[in-house]
Amino acid sequence: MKNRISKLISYAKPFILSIIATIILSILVSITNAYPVKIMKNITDDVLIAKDLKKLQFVVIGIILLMLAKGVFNYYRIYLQNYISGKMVRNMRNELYEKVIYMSHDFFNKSKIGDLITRFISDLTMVQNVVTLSFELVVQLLTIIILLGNVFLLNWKLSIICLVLIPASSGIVRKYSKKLQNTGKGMQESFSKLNSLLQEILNGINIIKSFATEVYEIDRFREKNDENYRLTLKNVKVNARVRPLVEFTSTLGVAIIAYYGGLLVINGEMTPGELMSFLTSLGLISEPLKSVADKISAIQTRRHSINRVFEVLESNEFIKEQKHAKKLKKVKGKVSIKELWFKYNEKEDYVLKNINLDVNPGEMIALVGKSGSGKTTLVNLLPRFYDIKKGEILIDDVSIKDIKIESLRKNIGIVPQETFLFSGTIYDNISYGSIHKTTKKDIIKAAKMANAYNFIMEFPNGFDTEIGEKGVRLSGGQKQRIAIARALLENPPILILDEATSALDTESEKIVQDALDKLMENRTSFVIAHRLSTILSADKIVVMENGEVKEVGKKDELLAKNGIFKKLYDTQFKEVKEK
Ligand SMILES: Nc1ncnc2c1ncn2[C@@H]1O[C@H](COP(=O)(O)OP(=O)(O)OP(=O)(O)O)[C@@H](O)[C@H]1O
Repeated sequence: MKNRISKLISYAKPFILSIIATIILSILVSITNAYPVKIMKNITDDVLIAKDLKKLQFVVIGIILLMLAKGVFNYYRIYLQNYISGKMVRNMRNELYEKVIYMSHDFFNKSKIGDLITRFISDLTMVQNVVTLSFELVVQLLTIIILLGNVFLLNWKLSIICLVLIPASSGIVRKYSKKLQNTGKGMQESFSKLNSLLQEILNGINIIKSFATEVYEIDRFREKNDENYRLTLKNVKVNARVRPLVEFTSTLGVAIIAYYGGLLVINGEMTPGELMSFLTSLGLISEPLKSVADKISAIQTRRHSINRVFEVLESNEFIKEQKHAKKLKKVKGKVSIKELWFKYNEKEDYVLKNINLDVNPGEMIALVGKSGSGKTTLVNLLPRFYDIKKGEILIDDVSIKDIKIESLRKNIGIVPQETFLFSGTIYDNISYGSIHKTTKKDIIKAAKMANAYNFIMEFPNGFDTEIGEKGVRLSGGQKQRIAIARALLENPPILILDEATSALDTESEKIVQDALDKLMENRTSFVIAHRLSTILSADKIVVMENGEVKEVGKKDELLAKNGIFKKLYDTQFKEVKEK
């Protein structure tokens, strides 16, 4: 944790001048906070007891001016401390975003989206609070130091008594701050769980409705919401105990001092003004003392958020790029897979076992096999979404590990099973992979080739139609055609089509398949296929089973073998063929 606090402090380095200015202003505010006690002695001894009207006027004007100055100092101090904390957190949020966007698929498989969003929004806001609270703590501590200095100057014997009482109350604070840290952690985690559950439920709302599991989901939500309520209340309870305890100890202290101080005045060892000043100092000290307790407990509650933010900032789950990695130039599209082994987790079995495959430029490869046989895993290794454990993949005889990741991925186009479209216009979405490199003419041409032009032009705003949450909703087939236009525009020499038509009805499938055929022309294509016609026209059919390539060849060769493909063909594709 200490390490993380020092890391948090390192984010403050760029604002060192503002920090110095804030500390100077904090000292000035603390002096103005404590100054009334100095005046108190004069008012009592030199004004009230001496009955001096002139001095009274002078003192009153002085107090007014002091309060004015305090207001000005405080304004700039509060502004500056929020400027620093705001900028620090803005920088951290940007860094977090840059980190997350480059994270590997492994990281996203393990993370929950809701939990990640909580780290971005609520945890970082908590971190900002910690910074602001720390500045506030400085003012309060400085005020305490100045007031303590004053009491020592007035009477050291009385001051020693204070020194016994102050650690007593801070001991209580320390005891509770540990407790607060734990309850704060529990509260933050339960918020995060609630957030994740909400995300999951809202994303899966269609499934919930189709299975009519609303009641089950309501129960699940209530359980988590109750837990959140309990933990929040627990935190409030611990928090609420700190304040009265500190208040009680400080009031008890003042009573003891007042009695002993009264004796000193009666014995002539102190003037009444000095005692008044002493007691006022103590009265004023109790407020910053309570405030320090509050601020420390607030910081403790938020410490867990610092951890959660740094957990992501410190994680290194990237696909590592070699120092000597090069950009690909004019790719022909030859792909060679050599003795490739892969598993997702160290402890589990290999998902792909000793895969060997040679693909010539422009060839179309159809990957077939039962669900879970490893087709998607294999194609995901081409753009290095995951790293190969043993063996290698070469593009135009260069190992993909020696290619710059951006260059590798720009040369591989992907049309997934279901396309994700970003909010924005149709133009924006088609040009997504080639922003700044395309003209409207190119976009229209790509849309025409992707059989998307006609449906786009049916919208009143054509290519400027907004899609996504605030705009029109596209059908599955329309989305796929946008994805195909996107891929056409990117013009990659290698293509991956992961069952790109599987979620579509027959009518839509035909139009999309036609667009896909145009897209595949002159490109090396890996097609995870369930459609008979796709498979029939493939240059090579690769039959996978339990992570192994069992058969490779053209349709007729494989049928003649009378092996796995023949069985698949007879069962899985027979029905389609008959249709
Ligand atoms: N992210 C992951 N983490 C761990 N295991 C995974 C992951 N993704 C897939 N697997 C496992 O790897 C194996 C191969 O899965 P893969 O998705 O590649 O098969 P597939 O042939 O594409 O299946 P389908 O046709 O159903 O999409 C399966 O046993 C699956 O459970």
